[in-house]
Amino acid sequence: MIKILDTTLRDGEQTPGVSLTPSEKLEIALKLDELNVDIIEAGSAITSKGEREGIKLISQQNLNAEICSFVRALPIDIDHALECDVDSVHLVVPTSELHMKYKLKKTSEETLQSALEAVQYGKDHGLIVELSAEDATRSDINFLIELFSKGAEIGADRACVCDTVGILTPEKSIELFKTLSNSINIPISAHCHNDFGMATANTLCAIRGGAKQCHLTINGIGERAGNSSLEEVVMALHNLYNEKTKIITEKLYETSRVVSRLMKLPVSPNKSLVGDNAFAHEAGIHVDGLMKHTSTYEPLSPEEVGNKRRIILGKHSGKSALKYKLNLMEVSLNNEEFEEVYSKIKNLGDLGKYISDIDLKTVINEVKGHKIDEKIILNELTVVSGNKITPLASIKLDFADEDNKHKSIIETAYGVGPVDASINALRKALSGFADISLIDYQVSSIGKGTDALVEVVVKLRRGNEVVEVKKSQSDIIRASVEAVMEGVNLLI
Ligand SMILES: CC(=O)SCCNC(=O)CCNC(=O)[C@H](O)C(C)(C)COP(=O)(O)OP(=O)(O)OC[C@H]1O[C@@H](n2cnc3c(N)ncnc32)[C@H](O)[C@@H]1OP(=O)(O)O
Ligand SMILES: CC(=O)C(=O)O
Repeated sequence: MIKILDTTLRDGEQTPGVSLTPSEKLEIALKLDELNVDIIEAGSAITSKGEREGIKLISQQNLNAEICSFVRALPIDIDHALECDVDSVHLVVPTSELHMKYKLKKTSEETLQSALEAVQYGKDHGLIVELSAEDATRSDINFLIELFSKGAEIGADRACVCDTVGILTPEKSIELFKTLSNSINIPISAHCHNDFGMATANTLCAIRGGAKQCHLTINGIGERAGNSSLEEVVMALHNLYNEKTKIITEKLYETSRVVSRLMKLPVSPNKSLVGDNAFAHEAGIHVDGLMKHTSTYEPLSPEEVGNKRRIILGKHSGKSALKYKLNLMEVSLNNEEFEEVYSKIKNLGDLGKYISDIDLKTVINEVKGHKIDEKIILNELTVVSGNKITPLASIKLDFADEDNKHKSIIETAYGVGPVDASINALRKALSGFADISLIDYQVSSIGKGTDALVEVVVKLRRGNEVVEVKKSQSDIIRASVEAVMEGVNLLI
């Protein structure tokens, strides 16, 4: 069983520009515990008062996971970690000539001495100590063996090899971890960075070489190009290397999204396993294969990581994809209608358009000669904005109630700008209708000049259904509100 130390809350939070409040740290820690990671590196207690509050809050929860703080080889750092009631410390010691000479301004003997004193201090205070060599992959191997062996003699519980600037290669990783595993008698952990995009491969090779634990982050976030991604390493271990971890893989997608939301770091659509395109298919040949046997174009099922399969219509779609979508929508078309819808989809695709469910519904309605039913109508929209007023919008919507009687609803709202105020007023007015959330809003200008058209793209979700609507207008406020209204009318 390979042990997982999750460092999303320490190395992950070192992503430039990211800072979590104590309650946000706790929210992520709770998710990591549900995911069943073995160890949560909750932060670096020395960093700040807020950081200590966060780590302490996590320690107080009595989680299943061991709670750990990063510390330098300094008693003051260990004292701060103790203040937070952690179970363990990730005690980091720079071991390369470069780091010792220029950063610490110490000889290797002095560095070794202070490292061992810090290990002793941690053990004397009842902590589990993971003795970690920073910049280990540019360090003298004999020095690493001496540090880890002497550390183990005085009670260090685990050793960790950090590829601090991501210069390891898979071949070297196997060799390095083999040599170290044969020379020291405590479990070794791998902490890899992604500067050359090889963090996952290097971590897997470290495990092949004998590492028993690895440091990972959700979505691969972390310093610079990030750390080894938890979802990648864990799923490769389970599915490609026949190794086990305790991770409940079905919770990976939701954990990824909680981290993304709280750290304000979007997950790239093509991120392996947890990206929204990781199980999305547009090409006709692929979709046809999938419909016959999902393994033809999926190396594992999306449910294994809590993700889902998405069939996207576009220029590359074949008829199997269209049939699949029509089945989902419970729409039946005769042959002639089907061919016409298919041809219109291809034409839209050629225009560079992403074909959302709403576009497909519109095309179907066109072909069938149906008029789209607007259930809620935007009757009035008034917006006030300027340099001496908080932007304010009022909105009036008309609709028919259950007994088909005409009703209106009027709402007002403030916002940071006129668009925000309008959308806030619309949200308030719609809140009684259905649980619809605006999950994405993007705006771009088509052309130059103040009179240029703007294109607004909104994505709305109701339950499992997501619609994307584009609206082009020279008035950004109307484009925004009308796009949301169109999406809402399709979803209800
Ligand atoms: C590779 C990694 O991810 S390492 C982890 C990085 N994490 C962090 O840096 C956590 C956030 N850091 C901080 O809040 C601050 O840097 C603090 C509170 C830790 C220290 O702040 P300051 O005392 O102002 O020091 P500053 O950040 O300027 O410099 C770091 C000091 O730590 C020393 N140091 C660095 N690593 C170690 C170590 N492992 N053991 C002992 N000392 C160390 C440096 O030599 C330097 O000491 P100096 O000031 O005597 O030259
Ligand atoms: C300790 C650590 O985070 C590193 O060396 O990358």
